[in-house]
Amino acid sequence: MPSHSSPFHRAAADPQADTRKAEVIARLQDIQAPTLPNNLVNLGMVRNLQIVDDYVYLRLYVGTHQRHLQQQVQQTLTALPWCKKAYAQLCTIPGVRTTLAVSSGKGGVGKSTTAVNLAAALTRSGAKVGLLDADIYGPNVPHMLGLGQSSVQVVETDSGQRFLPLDAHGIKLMSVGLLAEQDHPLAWRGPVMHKILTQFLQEVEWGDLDYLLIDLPPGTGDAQITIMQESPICGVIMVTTPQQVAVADVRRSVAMFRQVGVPVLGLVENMSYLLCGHCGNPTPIFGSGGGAQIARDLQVPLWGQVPLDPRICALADAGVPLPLQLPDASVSQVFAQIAAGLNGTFGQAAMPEPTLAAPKSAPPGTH
Ligand SMILES: Nc1ncnc2c1ncn2[C@@H]1O[C@H](COP(=O)(O)OP(=O)(O)OP(=O)(O)O)[C@@H](O)[C@H]1O
Repeated sequence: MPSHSSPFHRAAADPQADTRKAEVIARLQDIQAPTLPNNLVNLGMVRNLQIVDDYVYLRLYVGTHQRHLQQQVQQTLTALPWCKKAYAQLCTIPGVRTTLAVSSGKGGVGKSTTAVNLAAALTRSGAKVGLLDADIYGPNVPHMLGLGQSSVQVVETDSGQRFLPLDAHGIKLMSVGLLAEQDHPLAWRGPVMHKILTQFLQEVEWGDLDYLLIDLPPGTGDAQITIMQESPICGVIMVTTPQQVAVADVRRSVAMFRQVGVPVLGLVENMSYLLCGHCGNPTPIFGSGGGAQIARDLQVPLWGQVPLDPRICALADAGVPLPLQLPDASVSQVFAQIAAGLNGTFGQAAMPEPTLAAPKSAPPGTH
């Protein structure tokens, strides 16, 4: 893990600096995030904290409706007896209230499927949703939403040129795949990849969104760290399969997120079981217990168990998310429950009453 990934930059051993840093963190822990049941530090909103002489510098990653926190943070820290001035650099995606990442320890477990189905379930619940497909290794979300052949438009705005997201079934979409030629591998080198991902995070004209879901590449590489560091992600949703061998990969990913200071909000176990067409009993094709074990070990709530359903593949090929086409299917019910839990936690304004009960382990905002 590169040293720059730490949320709280570590200088050489200096007892006074360490004491001051602890004081700053303690003050910030007293500031509660509006709409979320936790403080700014635990929610990963404070990063790159540095204390130079009697000055405090930090980055504040917030939703667009939380901009007032900048002043609150600066005032709180400037009140420390030794602090001459505190500078909180505001990092936000214009128009976006809540940014969440969807991640997995390894490829092929259904991360993009989860991102697309959750985006659809949130849209059905009345939320305005954007989906950023940042999976540079396999950007297949446009195809899953029926936009495989589309091209990205650039518009002139007051703040310069911006990418215009596409619209699919009411979900706003931007994907690294839309920049690539068909059948052409995305073999971007480090600096180019960093620039493209940063552009995608900062230069898309999303408009007003309740949620921006970011479909991360699988694993724990440079791309993931770039996205986590450059965006106001307030939590990660981890996707896994029930296989015990997936546990180690998930553990590594969760450790990375915690190291960059972003909380893992919950776990979705995908391909949990197949409902027998004859007797209706669940059959655990890919083993069982993996999700529950990771949830226990890492103290992350298990939000849902998504069954294997061949209609997921068929509808992904047809470009329609299952919750929009078949809202009563059990897969759709799982995503509707997760969406209801997220709406309850993130307190979206003007949200209609959820039609389904909240999941047993509702997203707590943080662990
Ligand atoms: N619950 C499910 N039932 C049936 N098929 C599924 C289910 N979840 C995912 N799939 C299928 O499994 C394949 C892999 O899913 P997906 O592309 O979402 O995985 P991924 O983790 O995003 O992969 P990668 O990291 O390689 O992009 C797809 O063909 C998808 O349609």
